[in-house]
Amino acid sequence: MAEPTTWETFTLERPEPGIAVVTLNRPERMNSMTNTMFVELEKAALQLDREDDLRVVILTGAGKAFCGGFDLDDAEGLSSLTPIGMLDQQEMAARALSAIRGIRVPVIAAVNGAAAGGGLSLSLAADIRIGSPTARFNAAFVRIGLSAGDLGASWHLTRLIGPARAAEFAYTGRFIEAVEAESLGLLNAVVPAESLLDEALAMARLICANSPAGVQLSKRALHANMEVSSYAAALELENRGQALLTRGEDMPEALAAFKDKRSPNFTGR
Ligand SMILES: CCCCCCCCCCCCC/C=C/C(=O)SCCNC(=O)CCNC(=O)[C@H](O)C(C)(C)COP(=O)(O)OP(=O)(O)OC[C@H]1O[C@@H](n2cnc3c(N)ncnc32)[C@H](O)[C@@H]1OP(=O)(O)O
Repeated sequence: MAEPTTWETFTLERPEPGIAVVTLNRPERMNSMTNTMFVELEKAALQLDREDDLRVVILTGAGKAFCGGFDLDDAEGLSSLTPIGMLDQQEMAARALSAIRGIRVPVIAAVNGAAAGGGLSLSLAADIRIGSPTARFNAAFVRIGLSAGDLGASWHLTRLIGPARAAEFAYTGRFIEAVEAESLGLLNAVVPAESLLDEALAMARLICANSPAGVQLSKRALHANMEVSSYAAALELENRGQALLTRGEDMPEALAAFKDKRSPNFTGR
């Protein structure tokens, strides 16, 4: 099992086999995003995606915020960039979030506080969000002259909470507090702050008990089906995934375990 590692902008811990916990670690700046954080997050996500024994990633923040979005203290420094330089900056940030979203195993965001602007986008890059009562979301972009079409926020929000609610959220820049976020589906659950990580770990353990390939191909199907244009295309993709899984070792093992009335021993092969 890989050892915990400390990066400049977050910590990466391994509380138990199959589970990695990434904790953004700039609490004094509300875990706001810097270029270093983008570069490190992308690198860590790509490394995690290659770990065969990884089953779940939990993403959370140190201190009172999940992530305050782009570090506005860094923003000034961007004004000297050319338009292409600015595009490079934006695309670098987008690559980091795309790498997190693209990790083959489920990513659970344990939203411990404010997820503002790019912090909202980061929480949306996770497959599942569990929040503390202080979890709060806002598309801060319009408040500082940017668009909510940022780091995937417009893509996720319209699919997650519906176009009209996404519009209200994006155009007003208002906060959505935890209870409302849960009612909208922005949060899967709201749990006491002191048990947020434990709840995320408990969900991670449930996922770890299942067929790794089954879970990973489920994620692939769910993600792809947010993109495919037809039911037939979705079925085609699902059929391929199932056909692959029936050729593996986990399904026969699951069937044998069911007959033997025992827990299956999944290997992911
Ligand atoms: C005009 C800028 C344009 C530049 C952007 C272009 C960049 C393109 C390349 C990269 C792509 C990134 C895309 C992402 C974009 C965004 O994220 S835009 C949105 C940026 N974020 C915000 O606007 C949110 C600002 N913060 C807040 O709304 C609140 O702080 C909070 C997060 C909701 C927390 O509130 P609260 O608990 O009340 O704490 P505060 O007292 O407000 O803050 C505590 C201290 O933390 C500092 N801080 C908070 N957020 C940031 C931040 N984003 N950057 C830097 N510092 C932040 C805050 O200043 C306080 O500091 P002190 O006063 O020193 O204690």
